[in-house]
Amino acid sequence: MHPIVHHPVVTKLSDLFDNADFASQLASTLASFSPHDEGVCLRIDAVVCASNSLKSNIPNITTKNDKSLPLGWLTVKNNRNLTTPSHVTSLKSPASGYPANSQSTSKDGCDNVRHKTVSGLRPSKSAAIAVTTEESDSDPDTGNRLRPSNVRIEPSVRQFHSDTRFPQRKKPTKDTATPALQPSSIDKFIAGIWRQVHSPVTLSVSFPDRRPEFSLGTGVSETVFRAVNGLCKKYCDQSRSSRALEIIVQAYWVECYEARIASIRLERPHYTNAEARMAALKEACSTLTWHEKELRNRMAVWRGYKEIKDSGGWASLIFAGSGIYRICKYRIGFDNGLMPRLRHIASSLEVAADTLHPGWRDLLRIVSQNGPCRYSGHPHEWVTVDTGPALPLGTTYSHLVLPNGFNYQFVDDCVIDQNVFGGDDPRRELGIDPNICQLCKEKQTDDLVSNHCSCFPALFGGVRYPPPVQLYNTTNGKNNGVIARCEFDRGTAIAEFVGLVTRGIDGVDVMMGGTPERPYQVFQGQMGNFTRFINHSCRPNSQFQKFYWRGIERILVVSRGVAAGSEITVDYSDSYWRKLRKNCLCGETGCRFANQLETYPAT
Ligand SMILES: C[S@@+](CC[C@H](N)C(=O)[O-])C[C@H]1O[C@@H](n2cnc3c(N)ncnc32)[C@H](O)[C@@H]1O
Repeated sequence: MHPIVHHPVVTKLSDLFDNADFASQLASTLASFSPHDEGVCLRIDAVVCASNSLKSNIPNITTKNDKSLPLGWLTVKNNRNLTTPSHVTSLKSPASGYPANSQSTSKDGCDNVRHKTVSGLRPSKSAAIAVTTEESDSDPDTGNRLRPSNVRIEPSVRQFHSDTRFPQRKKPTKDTATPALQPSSIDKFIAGIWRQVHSPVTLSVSFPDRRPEFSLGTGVSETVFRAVNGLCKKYCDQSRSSRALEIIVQAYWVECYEARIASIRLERPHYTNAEARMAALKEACSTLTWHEKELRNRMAVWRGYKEIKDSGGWASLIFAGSGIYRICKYRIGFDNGLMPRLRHIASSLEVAADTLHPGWRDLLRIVSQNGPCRYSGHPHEWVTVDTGPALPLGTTYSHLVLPNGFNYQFVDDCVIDQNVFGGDDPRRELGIDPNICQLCKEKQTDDLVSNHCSCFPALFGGVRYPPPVQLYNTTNGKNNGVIARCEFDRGTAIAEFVGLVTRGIDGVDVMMGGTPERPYQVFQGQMGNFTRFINHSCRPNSQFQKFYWRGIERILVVSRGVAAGSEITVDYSDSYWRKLRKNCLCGETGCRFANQLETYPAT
């Protein structure tokens, strides 16, 4: 087949005019020529005609000026290389432009055409298939020009090209046939990585002086693994602290930004508010080295941080965790009660933060907002109140006439009354194997690694956290109660009933334990834990339950399904209420002791 048939220009032309038959028609026309015939050339002309003649598809087009405009030509040299004229202006001169044998085409008007100054096809405004450029293109293999310099055919297939024109944004069309595919989360994630890599962020690290010797190849000893775990914890803590600092600064930035706008308006009174905002934004961008759009995007999230801080206090911001970014980015719940709820828990949150994380306010030094710790001591030495700051526990019993005031010592484990039991623990059950759980029959040990009993891991044989509960003022005549700050799933332990393990106490609240042969009491009059403040309900969400841990009887408060934010309640039992001269205030429809005083009037 003649090489012209495969010339890129031929391919482009057939693509350009969507004429797949062009190459085959050309091939059959060229069949009579020898492939190595140097005299063969393909001349490409253009004819101007009326558009209606095209629409009507009339084969013999009548034009106003039926002259063809020569565009260029292709020929074969040395049986190998395809060539085009070096420049379209060569078409002006028959001697320098067309090959000798093309002169023979003069009878169809070519002679005249050659004398015209034509620089190529004019770009069609409607189809925009060809555009004028400053540069000329060449065959990448041969270096020969493929077409006149100031005409560039829009690439149809794999072509590298650059454009010096400012890219116009595509106007959205309503009748787009196929909807555009949105980038996937993975695409966005990867694009995010690329953006980060190309951002002006400054990363720096400082390593600890002594690092564990990593030896994956030779095996990891317990010591090395412990060291790696320590390293992991250390840097988790550090990155959480850094993240908290970042959020603090960003929330504070919003306050400074607003204050700066006010200052700019004072400095430049002729500025409108919008101009002052713009000026402050530019000042920020110049230091942050961010584009204005980037800062605006971030600012939207930072405003969310500030709003959360304004409602829930700095503690709500610092202990919010990484989910806060998403909450603020999409303003989840901002118009749906988030802020009132944060306002509601603000002081309770501060109690927990101050008592469980006494150093948390140090982080606020970064923006000079650190104040003194408001709530010190044990977390349950404070009674939280819906309407204001928490109260010291003792003050909530001022209505009782107590000679020495209200004194309660918080302890984590039962204290054995040695005056009664000497060195014995009356809770020890002698007839059972202390190493086997009576419930699950698995091995029980205080060593987390070798313990297999997972009946109540929050209390025994697992990692222990401070229970997410607080004392609160019930405001309905029960005085204090215990509120769950997080959900407790049904069957999970909330706490052990802890107090003085003794015997022979009468007339006050005690928990009975042991057996009829070996009884004991747990008395919470002077010491114990928060279970001392759990109120009764005739429809309780928790219950007392006995459990043996390592052969010792424990009395647990186990959840029947406690929702976050609800009061933890147990059933004190009929025998308890028979001795209490008070009406039950649980408010349940089936309350058994609501009219107790009328039934058993005080004697
Ligand atoms: C172990 S204390 C519970 C904590 C107590 N509310 C407080 O402020 O110290 C038990 C006492 O709380 C009160 N109480 C508990 N549940 C109650 C209820 N459902 N109705 C009325 N009083 C209740 C009773 O006075 C009861 O004797």
